[in-house]
Amino acid sequence: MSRQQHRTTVYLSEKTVTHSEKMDLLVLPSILLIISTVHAFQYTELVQHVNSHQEEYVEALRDWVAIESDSSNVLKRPDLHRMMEVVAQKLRLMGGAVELVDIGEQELPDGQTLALPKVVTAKFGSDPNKYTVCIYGHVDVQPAKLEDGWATDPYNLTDINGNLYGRGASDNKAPVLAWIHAVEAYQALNIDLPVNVKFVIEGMEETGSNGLDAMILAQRDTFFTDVDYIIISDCGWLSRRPALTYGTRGNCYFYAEVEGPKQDLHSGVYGGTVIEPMTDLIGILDTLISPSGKILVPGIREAVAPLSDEEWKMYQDIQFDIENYKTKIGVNQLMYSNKVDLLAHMWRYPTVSIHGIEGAFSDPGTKTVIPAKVTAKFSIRQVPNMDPAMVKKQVTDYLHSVFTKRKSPNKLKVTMVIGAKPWLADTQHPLYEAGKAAVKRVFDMDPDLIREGGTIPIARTFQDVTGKSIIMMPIGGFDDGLHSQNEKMSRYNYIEGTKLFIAYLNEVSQIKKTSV
Ligand SMILES: CC(C)C[C@H](N)C(=O)NCC(=O)O
Repeated sequence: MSRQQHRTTVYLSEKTVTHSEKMDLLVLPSILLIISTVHAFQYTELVQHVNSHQEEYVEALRDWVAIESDSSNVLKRPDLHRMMEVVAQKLRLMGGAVELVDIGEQELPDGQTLALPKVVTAKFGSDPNKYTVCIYGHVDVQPAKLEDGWATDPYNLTDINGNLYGRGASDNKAPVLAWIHAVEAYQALNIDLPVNVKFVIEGMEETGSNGLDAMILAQRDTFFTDVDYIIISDCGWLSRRPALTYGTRGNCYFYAEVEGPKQDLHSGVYGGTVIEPMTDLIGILDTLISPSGKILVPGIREAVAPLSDEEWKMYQDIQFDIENYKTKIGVNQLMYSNKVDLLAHMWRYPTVSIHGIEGAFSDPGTKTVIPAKVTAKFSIRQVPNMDPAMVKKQVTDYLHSVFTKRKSPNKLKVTMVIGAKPWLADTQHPLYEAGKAAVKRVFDMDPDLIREGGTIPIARTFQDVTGKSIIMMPIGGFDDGLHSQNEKMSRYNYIEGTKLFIAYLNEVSQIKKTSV
């Protein structure tokens, strides 16, 4: 019950007591009926509003997806700046107190600098008697090209059978819009927001949230001072069942550069005489992880907190269809064959992924070249109790020692470009109880309590700097294809997700004050 609704309840009770000397147990059920009708009426109105505006919501997503806000491509930086302006303007038009916060510059590997996209902050309401929630999201995206194997233009939102395909549709443009539309629905119906709402929307999440840590630290005692809770909706469900997320893995992202001759060479003319940078690079990459998934960098596995019996039991109880998972990603064998091992290695243990090699020949055709300089990109997902600073040293020392044994004349340079810590929440916190109630109201089922194998770099900073509790409330589907070809957001998740956020704001307003 929201504060507003709570006032209604008191009013109804007082009125009944005042006007009826003989109130007895027979009257109570009708009072309760009236009260529940008041709730149902408001929620129903909000839901009707969402249902009748869903085409507009899809159009808004289409406009946002059309902006190629790829934060990893420096050539797309103007699009990213425009994206942040569009977000700010949307929130301004809704009457929010909006700021575009300058977070400085980014230093590029070649030493040049580039302006970071501004962070949009906004504020709706400042009633000291209400909780204040801060909703975090991002509107930058991963790279996408039609030639990567997309069935449709990644920047032209395409509705096929109720799925909205487009880069960034699920990660994270639709969830950000769903939050905005949730606030807009309350406004449109002149229903008081049950909590004050703040937004922090950034444009560098996909590349490690550069500049955002410093901004949060700088605004800890200003923008964040009255924030009670932080809500993040930048992840997905595990199955068709809605979920609440209580943990994310961190990520340490590395470049390993091997440099040899001063320029690329003809492999027929020079092959056999030159110690090739690519051979060195592949050789050292192959020492990072064994074929059975064992990380070979000394010290990494030793740092991982052991899986407790309680966690094991939680994973055991989660419904997870292994065959369905295999079908979804198109493989017939996984690294592990039982559910608990799979979930634990998805969420709870570190892993090494090798993403690509810059400078290597990768076009179609058969170019016979010896690349002069190649840079591998790989990352290691972080879990409690790993420490990115320690991982940086462990990986750098290890790769140099392996490289030294090769006795190669080439030069190796190892750099860590992202060092994001893992995040973990207390599922007993009332934020999660409120989340369960909202899911129950909208989907009429209990949510899965899950962790996330991916990384939301800023989650841990929010927790450490502001000291506030965080909940992750995903609305993405389990098969949305984040970072992949044909990323999508289903209409169902987008629209029902908007209702979930509407319901959640209401549930949060009812958390007992002592629970903050
Ligand atoms: C599923 C992730 C938590 C989604 C997030 N937006 C993301 O992609 N983060 C970067 C990463 O590499 O995990």
